[in-house]
Amino acid sequence: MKQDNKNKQKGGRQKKVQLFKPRKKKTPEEDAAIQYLQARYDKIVPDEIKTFKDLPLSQKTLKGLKDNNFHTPTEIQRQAIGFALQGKDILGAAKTGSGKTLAFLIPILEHLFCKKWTRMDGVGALVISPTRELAYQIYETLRKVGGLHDFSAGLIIGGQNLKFERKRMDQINILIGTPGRLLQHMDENPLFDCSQLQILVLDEADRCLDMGFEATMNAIIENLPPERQTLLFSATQTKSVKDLARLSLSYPTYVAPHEQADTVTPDALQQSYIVCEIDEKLGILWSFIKNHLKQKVLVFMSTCKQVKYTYDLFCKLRPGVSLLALYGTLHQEKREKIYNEFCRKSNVILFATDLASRGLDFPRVNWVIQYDCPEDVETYIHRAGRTARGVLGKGEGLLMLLPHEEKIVEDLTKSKIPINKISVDPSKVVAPQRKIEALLSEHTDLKQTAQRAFVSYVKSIFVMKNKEVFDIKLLDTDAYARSLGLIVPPTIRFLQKHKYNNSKKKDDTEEEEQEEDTDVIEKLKAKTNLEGDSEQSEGSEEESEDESDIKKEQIKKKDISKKKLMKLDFHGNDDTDDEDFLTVKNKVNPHEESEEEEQLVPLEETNKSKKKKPLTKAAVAKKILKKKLKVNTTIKFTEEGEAIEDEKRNLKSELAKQYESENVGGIDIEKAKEVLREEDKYDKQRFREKVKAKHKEEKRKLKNKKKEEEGEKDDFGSESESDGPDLSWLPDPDKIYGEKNASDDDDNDDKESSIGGSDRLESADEDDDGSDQSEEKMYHRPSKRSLVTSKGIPQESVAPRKKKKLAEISSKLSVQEAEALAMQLLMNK
Ligand SMILES: Nc1ncnc2c1ncn2[C@@H]1O[C@H](COP(=O)(O)OP(=O)(O)OP(=O)(O)O)[C@@H](O)[C@H]1O
Repeated sequence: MKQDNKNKQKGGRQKKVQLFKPRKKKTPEEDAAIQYLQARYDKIVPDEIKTFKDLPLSQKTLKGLKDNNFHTPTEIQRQAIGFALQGKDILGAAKTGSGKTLAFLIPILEHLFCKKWTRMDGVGALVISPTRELAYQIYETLRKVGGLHDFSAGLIIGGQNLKFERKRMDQINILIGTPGRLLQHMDENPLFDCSQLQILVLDEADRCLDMGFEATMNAIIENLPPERQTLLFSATQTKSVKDLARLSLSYPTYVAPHEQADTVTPDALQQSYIVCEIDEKLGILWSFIKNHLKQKVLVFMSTCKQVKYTYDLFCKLRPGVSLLALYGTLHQEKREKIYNEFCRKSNVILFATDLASRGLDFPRVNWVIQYDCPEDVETYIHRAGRTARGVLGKGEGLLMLLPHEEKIVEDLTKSKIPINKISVDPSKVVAPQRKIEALLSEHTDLKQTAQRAFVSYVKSIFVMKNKEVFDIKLLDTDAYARSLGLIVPPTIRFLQKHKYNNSKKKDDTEEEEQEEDTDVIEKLKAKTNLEGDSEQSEGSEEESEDESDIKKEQIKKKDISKKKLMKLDFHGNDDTDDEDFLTVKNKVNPHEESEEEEQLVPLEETNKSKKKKPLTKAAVAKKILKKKLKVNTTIKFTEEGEAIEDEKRNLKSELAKQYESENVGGIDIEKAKEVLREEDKYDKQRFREKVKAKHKEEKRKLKNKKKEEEGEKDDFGSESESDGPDLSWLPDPDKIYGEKNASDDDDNDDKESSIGGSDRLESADEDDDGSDQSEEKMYHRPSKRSLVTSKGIPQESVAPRKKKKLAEISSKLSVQEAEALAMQLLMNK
């Protein structure tokens, strides 16, 4: 429509544009129906509603519901839909799997229907979800239930074709998306117009409004018209006045049908927990899977890297059931494929991060295993809620806790979560420890994945806010590493630094130490966000949220840090972030080499330094040049700490030396090429010398061997059996080049020729003229033809057929070729 407007504006006939505005196509019957429905809105009594038909809903919506087997509204639907139809803002809280999606989709459809919304009216409703998968799921439900309406719906999530989305933006009536992508369209897409927006919905509202999305959400809200209806839904609803004020909600209707219930989790969800040592966890999980091969299981872990490792490892261990892994660093297409596969299959294990913990409605999940302790009660509720969903859903939840993490159970029970302690039957636990270690030694990439998983888990514990439950000091990292199959635990640099700082400040008061803790957490968090940014290669937003998941919600502390982090979260590609990144690095103690630690500088400090002087990449480069630091150089040291000179780096040519001394910075490509060509000559020569020396050494070894066989004493006697492979079966070089009487070794040589099976070896027997050859002579050998003809070998001793062949071969072979052939035979053997 906008495009049309533009064209017509060009012609200077703006008034006509107004005339051409498409007419509402509703018939008089429809008008009457709308009026009838609207008249009933104020008379809705939730308790009297038994089926959807009891609600004043359009025929299209009712048919859509019926076609999808939705007949009876759930409690939240019964209570919320009425208020929503009346146009009230809603703060909806209901248990997981209780049907909140329809509680906001039905009012959207009805509202637009009654407003006679058409495609040309633009975006009438906007639904925001914190993850792509959830947005996709809402979109699918809308398509099913609202399929009979004439509205168009659009899904805007990261990882999809931005151009494609961009072009269709002006035709969308109901828009469902993730915060980052929505903002991207708002900022960049001229076709995106929300000025007519009627309804804004935040699904998983508390997550959308938490600090991880704060900046993005504020920016989105700023772009929306203030006169609109706002609906917020979540199983763990926000009651923060600040959050509500941000959305301009002063008196929303609070709808919480389960508030008085005995439990906050679904009744059909059976929940239990076990306490085990950290090195037992993997074995228990493995055994659990082996004992539940005919079930659908969802396993939650703290970090992407843990998920990746466990998945890779278990795939190699072959448990006998389908395995899947879902985490944010995966490519969007893969994410979609895995999501759909898990929905479809019934005997399958899915390892996932908290990316899958909210809102996702996987059908018929039997078990939810929380392999790592959830960071808080809310996370527990959402994770556990992936099972026992809907009206008839049933399921079980198992929480795995380390002894010191058991404290979280108190919080859970206080929050009305019925959970029982159970124990594991040790006879049923089979830990494939040896196999894991063997696999890791066989597959270097798997070992590296294990190392990453180890570090990421330790980090995730370290950044947790609730120090009573997540105490890094109580974590047996060595045992954890061993359980992952790592015999040597990887270095945890950030912890080492933390310990070092603590020991330096041992006189400080406990309070100060606590502050130190907080600082490091902030630094780590900053790093986490920076990592998250780098993961946004698909040009999207919330995946950094999905992925730095555990960390972002926890630390809601200093305002400065907060604002900073927001920026890093969502505008990874803008200049400001780049600057932040570099500034952080710049503040590092010059003695610290680790990039990881470089980013762990307090953000407050970063701010100060940033104010002083913005640091650009060019400035860093200048600084390096000024210090005359040689970049990209490696210095190796002996055990005594002396530098080992790398002869490859020694410049030989005069030109190179001159270039080096003149070089003041920058690269003169042409000159550098010339220098390289010069240096190349020396390199080639060095290579030739090396090859020569190698051959010499091999020949010496052969000779020594021969001497040993003959019982002669070798004065130098340095060759032991372990020095090389058994070469005894090879032809004696002395014989080949003439040393002794051929007859001495006749038997032996016959045997050699039969193993080697070559005429050349036979001819070597015949070469033997009994003359004593010095080692030096060995390196300058006459051709085989001349050996046969001129060294006094009686011609009669050579059979005529062989003689001919011998003449042929010896004329063709050089000494090196003969050796090469011998080596090849050795290798074949
Ligand atoms: N009225 C209904 N009748 C039957 N099934 C329903 C009804 N409403 C929703 N469901 C089903 O219940 C399941 C859970 O619904 P939904 O995903 O909307 O829950 P939710 O409350 O949003 O959960 P979460 O808090 O985890 O996001 C879905 O499979 C949905 O199809």
